[in-house]
Amino acid sequence: MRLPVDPTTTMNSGSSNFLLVPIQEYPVLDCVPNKNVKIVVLGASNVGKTALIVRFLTKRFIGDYEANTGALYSRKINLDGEQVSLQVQDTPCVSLQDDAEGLYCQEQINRSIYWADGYVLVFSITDDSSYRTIQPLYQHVRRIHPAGNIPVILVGNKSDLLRARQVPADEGETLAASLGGAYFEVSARENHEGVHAAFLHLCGEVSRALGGGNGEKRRGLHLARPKSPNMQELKRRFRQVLSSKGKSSTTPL
Ligand SMILES: Nc1nc2c(ncn2[C@@H]2O[C@H](COP(=O)(O)OP(=O)(O)OP(=O)(O)O)[C@@H](O)[C@H]2O)c(=O)[nH]1
Repeated sequence: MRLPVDPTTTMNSGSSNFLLVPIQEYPVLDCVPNKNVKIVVLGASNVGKTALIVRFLTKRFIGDYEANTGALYSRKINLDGEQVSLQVQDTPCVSLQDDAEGLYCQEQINRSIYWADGYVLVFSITDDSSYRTIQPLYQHVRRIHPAGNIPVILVGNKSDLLRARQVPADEGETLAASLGGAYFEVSARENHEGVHAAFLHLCGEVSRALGGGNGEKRRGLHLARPKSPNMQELKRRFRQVLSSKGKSSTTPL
């Protein structure tokens, strides 16, 4: 979905500007580098990824969304009394392979996963198959970030459609706990507060994991580099991820 955006507050203003090139380490915003929180929203088709982002950033729900190819939104938010630059990456959907063992995940999504510091994994409580996508999706994130803490939340969207529920709330909670994150059951359609609380929780987790701004920005939470960034290692890993995720636009994993 394309959100009407203010070009002065966004890096990219259209879905055509998805991460076609490696994203710069720091955005064009006049932010403090150590206060840059980057999160990506991932999930199956039609679960409400775009609706959630729109709700969070604008407080609005717009019923009709184009199938998105991914857009990056930047905002300043207040986190624990401090101004933080937030970037939110919307993504195209992922889907399970026929054998349900692997995941169809476009290369551009892999880039987003590599780029991000925090992860919103979304399913719809009315769609069991979207729920079954979450575990392989998390494992996929893990393959790209094989070690260390991964700030993540699990969001069960469309809680307004209780009669169509296919995924019990306790299953969502159990899964979230197994991933090491919090579970939020929300309705992008009906409620801003729940969505806001979920995103803010993740932003807080990311901010804390990055060191709260009192030290060097730790790009890649899994990388042990206490003093200075090892750019060679980062580049090597980035190239590794790109080459191992195939050369076509849709890559079975
Ligand atoms: N009832 C209800 N419908 C919702 C909710 N959130 C999103 N929708 C609807 O679900 C549909 C899909 O929403 P999107 O935000 O486009 O979902 P998406 O995950 O970005 O979809 P893809 O572009 O396929 O990846 C739209 O028709 C939305 O209006 C919700 O909380 N409740």
